[in-house]
Amino acid sequence: MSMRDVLDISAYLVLGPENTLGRPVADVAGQAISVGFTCVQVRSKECSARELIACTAAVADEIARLGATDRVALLVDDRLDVVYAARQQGMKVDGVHVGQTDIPVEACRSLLGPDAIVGLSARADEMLEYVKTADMSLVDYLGVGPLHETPTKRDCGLASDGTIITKSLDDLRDLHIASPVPIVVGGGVKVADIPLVAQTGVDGFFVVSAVCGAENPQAAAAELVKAWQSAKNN
Ligand SMILES: Cc1ncc(COP(=O)(O)OP(=O)(O)O)c(N)n1
Ligand SMILES: Cc1ncsc1CCOP(=O)(O)O
Ligand SMILES: [Mg+2]
Repeated sequence: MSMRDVLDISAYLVLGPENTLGRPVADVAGQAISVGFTCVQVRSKECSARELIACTAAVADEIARLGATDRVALLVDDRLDVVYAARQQGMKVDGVHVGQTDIPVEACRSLLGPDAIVGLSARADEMLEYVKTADMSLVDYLGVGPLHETPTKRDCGLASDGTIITKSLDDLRDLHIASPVPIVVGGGVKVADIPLVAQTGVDGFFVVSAVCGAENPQAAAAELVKAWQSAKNN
């Protein structure tokens, strides 16, 4: 069975060295996984390819150390080349997350093979139309946002007139109904958002700052997971 078959995007951590306040990326990822995070994406707009490979290796080792290799998916943002190189070096890296201006999902699937996880985000203002019309057969999930404007990704939801289009809870409900693939929601997500986001029917939340910017990442991650699980169990 591949990670594609058991993919769980309910509690999804996105992080790189620029997010962790000087703390090792693998330590922060490990703290989140140890309290129930189900998916990790290494994302850096600053690292070189070699640095990103090393960072991904450290996270893969941490996932293995926690005995979570078979249940926690490890992805890399944007860098299909990094996933390929990491795999060539023997690392278990499960896939890649790309956006509309990144390398196409066809190339990701073709290079990484049928067992890889390929995540995709679409432009905020076109998302509903996109999920209704695009061929989603190569994609495992959609990353949707922002729920709130976020300094972590200033262009998220940026419209041509310079305003930021955020996703309402109704938008999320509509997307959940229309989408043929699971949806994970991010962008400024905090623990207080979790109950209402969970109630829209979407499959998960993703965060950078709510965990990486916390004084105690493990406690913050635990609170997020607990909020998600109790909302879904009610
Ligand atoms: C889970 C998840 N969803 C959305 C994104 C955003 O990806 P993208 O639009 O390619 O933007 P960058 O992250 O590359 O700035 C994501 N990374 N992860
Ligand atoms: C990577 C990404 N994609 C859409 S918003 C975002 C960043 C979310 O970061 P934060 O949780 O700190 O708002
Ligand atoms: Mg991208």
